[in-house]
Amino acid sequence: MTWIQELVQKCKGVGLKINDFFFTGKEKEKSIMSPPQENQRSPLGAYLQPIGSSTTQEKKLFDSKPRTTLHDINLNTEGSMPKQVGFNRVLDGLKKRQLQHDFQLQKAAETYKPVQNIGAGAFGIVCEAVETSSGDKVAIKKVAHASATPTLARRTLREIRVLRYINHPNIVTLRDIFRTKGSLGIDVFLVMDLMSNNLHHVIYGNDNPLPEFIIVQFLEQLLRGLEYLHAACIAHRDLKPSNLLVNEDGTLRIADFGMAKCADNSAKKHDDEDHCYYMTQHVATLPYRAPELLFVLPEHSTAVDMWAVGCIYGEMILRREFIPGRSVQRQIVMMLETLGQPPQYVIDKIRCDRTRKLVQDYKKTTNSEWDDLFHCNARAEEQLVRGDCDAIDFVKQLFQYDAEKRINIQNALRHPYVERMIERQPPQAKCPFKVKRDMMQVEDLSHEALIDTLRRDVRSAEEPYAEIPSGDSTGSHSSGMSADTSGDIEPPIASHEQLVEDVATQISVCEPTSDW
Ligand SMILES: Nc1ncnc2c1ncn2[C@@H]1O[C@H](COP(=O)(O)OP(=O)(O)OP(=O)(O)O)[C@@H](O)[C@H]1O
Repeated sequence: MTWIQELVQKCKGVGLKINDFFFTGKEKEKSIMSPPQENQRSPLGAYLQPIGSSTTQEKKLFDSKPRTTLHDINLNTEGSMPKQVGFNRVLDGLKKRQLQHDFQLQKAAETYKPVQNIGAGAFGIVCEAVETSSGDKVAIKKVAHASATPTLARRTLREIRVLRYINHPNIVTLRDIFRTKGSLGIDVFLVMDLMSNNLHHVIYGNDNPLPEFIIVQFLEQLLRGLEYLHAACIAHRDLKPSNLLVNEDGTLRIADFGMAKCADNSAKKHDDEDHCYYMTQHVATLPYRAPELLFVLPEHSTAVDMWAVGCIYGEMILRREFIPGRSVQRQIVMMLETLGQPPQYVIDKIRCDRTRKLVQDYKKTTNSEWDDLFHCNARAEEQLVRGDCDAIDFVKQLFQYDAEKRINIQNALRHPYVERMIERQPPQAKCPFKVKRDMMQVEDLSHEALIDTLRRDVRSAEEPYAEIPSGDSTGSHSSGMSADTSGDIEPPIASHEQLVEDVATQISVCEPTSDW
């Protein structure tokens, strides 16, 4: 009998369904009405269950701890996606009108029919759509005003250039790209395979914490996706649960590559202090931000992703953010409270006097052990890290203050904890070199060059869709890439100064720098 059959039998015996791990009926209803808000931080502990809240039924189920694949499971991940629930006709009508307004696809409308809005981030809005020729459900991410500022243009190009040649089971699949003429320059649309939810909603969609075998499966897929990217020196730099998309069968795919960067150490270093300050302050959402970014240290690389892996792993276990700061200063303080002071040589490298003083003067009041840091009341006796030397060593190595000492992806996959929990896999195919080359080109382009490149890389949807030639100037395979042979010269784009103000509000949503 396979583990899944065993588990299903156990579930039947205690009157639970496998989907109960993810959404109880009441919670599901609740989450449809008001999906968990990524940006709304509850007070610490608000996510925790009272001690002993696990029922005997659940305990029995957790006892089984199967450790094979997730792929036979039908995860109920639909519950918390924002949906048109039909309780209010007027609201439905408004939603439809908003969808039509947001997704004016011009000639591409013959190919894709938008169905409903399903997500929004600081830079993009995402809708579910149907590809008319195949009937496939797809997700379309619209990056509005993609050419308006260098930041937006670079973000969009990074995302396109990482994803266009990549084909990996744990990285979101880009099917097509096109652009339209928007009110502020170019709007870019990325067509991806539709996923049913993201990890944030899966973690918070149920009152119960995720069982260990599910956590391990998600961790494995995250590490595999990163192994592929890091081997090409590509750092994601914005890993967080809402950027990890999840399907009912338990597949996890890394998404949102707007901050991704080729972190090749041989690549040109930006020594300019202002540049460093700017870059480090705009990378990674606060609770997942590595110390080298918080301390504005001169270099950062793929190690920032490994720190985020630790934070995500902790969040899956604890059902709350591991270090939930809401401002840069608070994040530093909470990090010190959680993990203690960094070694003196790390403190000495901090160039900002105010930050160095804050870190230097910090006096730890409590002495938390790793066991305590990963203690989740709602798990009762089922603590995942407590007493497990391998697990403790694994998290310890992910949370190394010194980025150079932090465990890298190869060693993480070879770590005794991971080896024990995850089946060894044959080496995976390499990320094509051209991805790395394309990424590096984007970093040094001026605003004008970024706009030109966007026009060259992404075809216009103002021409009949089928007649646009495939292949970009560098011989791309993707149908969305095109040399701009259509000759359509767009009207001059508004000046940078004019546009910065318009997009500033949008950008500031995820760049909380003013407080520090
Ligand atoms: N392929 C997809 N299938 C299903 N949902 C998706 C897909 N891509 C994105 N989403 C949803 O849309 C949300 C926003 O997408 P995304 O994170 O790419 O936008 P963003 O503006 O770049 O976000 P951020 O604020 O993190 O920078 C995601 O959290 C996810 O819930």
